[in-house]
Amino acid sequence: MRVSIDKSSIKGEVFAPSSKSYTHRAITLAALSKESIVRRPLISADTLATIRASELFGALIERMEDKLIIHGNNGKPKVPDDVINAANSGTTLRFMTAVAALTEGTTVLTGDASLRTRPNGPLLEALNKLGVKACSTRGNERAPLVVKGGIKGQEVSIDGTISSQFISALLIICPLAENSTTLSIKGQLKSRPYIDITLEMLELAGAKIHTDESNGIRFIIPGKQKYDLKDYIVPGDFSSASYLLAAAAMVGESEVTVKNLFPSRQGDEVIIETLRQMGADIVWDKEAGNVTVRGGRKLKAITFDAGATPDLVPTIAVLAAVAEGTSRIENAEHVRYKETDRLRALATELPKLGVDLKEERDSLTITGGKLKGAQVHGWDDHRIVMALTLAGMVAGNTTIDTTESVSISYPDFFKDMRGLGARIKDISEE
Ligand SMILES: O=C(O)C1=C[C@@H](OP(=O)(O)O)[C@@H](O)[C@H](O)C1
Ligand SMILES: C=C(OP(=O)(O)O)C(=O)O
Repeated sequence: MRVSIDKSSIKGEVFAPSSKSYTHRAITLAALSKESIVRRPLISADTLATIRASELFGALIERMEDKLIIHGNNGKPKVPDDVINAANSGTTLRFMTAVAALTEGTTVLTGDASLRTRPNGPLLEALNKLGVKACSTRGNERAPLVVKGGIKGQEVSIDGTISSQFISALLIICPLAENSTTLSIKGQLKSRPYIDITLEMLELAGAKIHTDESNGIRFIIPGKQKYDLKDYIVPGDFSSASYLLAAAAMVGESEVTVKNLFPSRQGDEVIIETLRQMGADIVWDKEAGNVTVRGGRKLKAITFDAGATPDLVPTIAVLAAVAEGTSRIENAEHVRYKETDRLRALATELPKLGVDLKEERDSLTITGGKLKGAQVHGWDDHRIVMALTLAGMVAGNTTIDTTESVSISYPDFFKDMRGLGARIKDISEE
């Protein structure tokens, strides 16, 4: 799909879509419990991949209006009778590779062309130390992966510099192993808030995990536990909301309230403080869960450390592109291991819109200025497409391709933006 975008201001109220990260965890843990309800799940291409995988591991999932009723496998996933296809979802691939370690047989996992380029080495290595046989069919740590179950708890360490999903994946399965596990993190841990989300969800499901941060980070995980997620309501997604909030801040005459944004452990909440630091007029009513942004103020450059919040990088990059002065997005090397190498994607597309940008291994330096309309490529990456849409709303006269990729995390993105008055047209047929 291709869209054209004209200069647009946006006005009105919109309900933030449900959190992708919480939805993945809720489904995965419910599938490992007996009977649970997951209310307000995000239904998107990525979470559908987690639903399908959980079904292959023996859960029965009833999809009703705004809730899932999940009859789980009670911690004993069955050997899947088909290949697990995680499609475009890194979270699904990493979580399900770990779940496969709990089965008494062999599982094959794969994904689309993008997912098959993404690294899994630290997870495979840790699983092998835990008594599982896990490898890439190509011997290069990329999917397709083959996992032969048989996890035994023990001491294991894992690299934290590439993806927190490896650690979340092990935290999800180790409580169900026969013996206790001690999991230590090596290197500077990235994307920490996602581990906190995992720990929060595990605690809700009744798991006991002790975190020891006295000398590095260590998780002490007793084995032989059981999960019971019971009845869980998924909160709103701050990463998805970041596009709405940033759009309102970037274009004058805008006034938008995004609802369903209550405080949670999502690191991407920091988008609110970042917009404030950049000079935006933004108010968060935490009790009501409403964030209101009024456009029209000149934004100022910032330095943004992306270590904990990689998914905000495309949003911050387009904000920097219109801000006064030179911004730096630092500590961002892990952003290269997503659906695309997002630093490369931004460094390729933003200059087409007239942006002055310098790319280094782990940073982007962006000097804000006037944007000009252009034909840009969305890289089949939902976050690149959504971020470029905001730039298009400022520049006008812009087209973006591969826009169907918004279905990964925010299927109603264009509908919501149009509902707020954005001038976006589907030109796939033209
Ligand atoms: O666990 C999660 O839900 C996620 C963790 C992050 O990945 P990394 O830990 O690989 O940075 C994030 O980028 C991704 O969108 C969702
Ligand atoms: C990187 C992302 O997700 P995943 O790792 O699950 O593919 C994302 O949503 O930006």
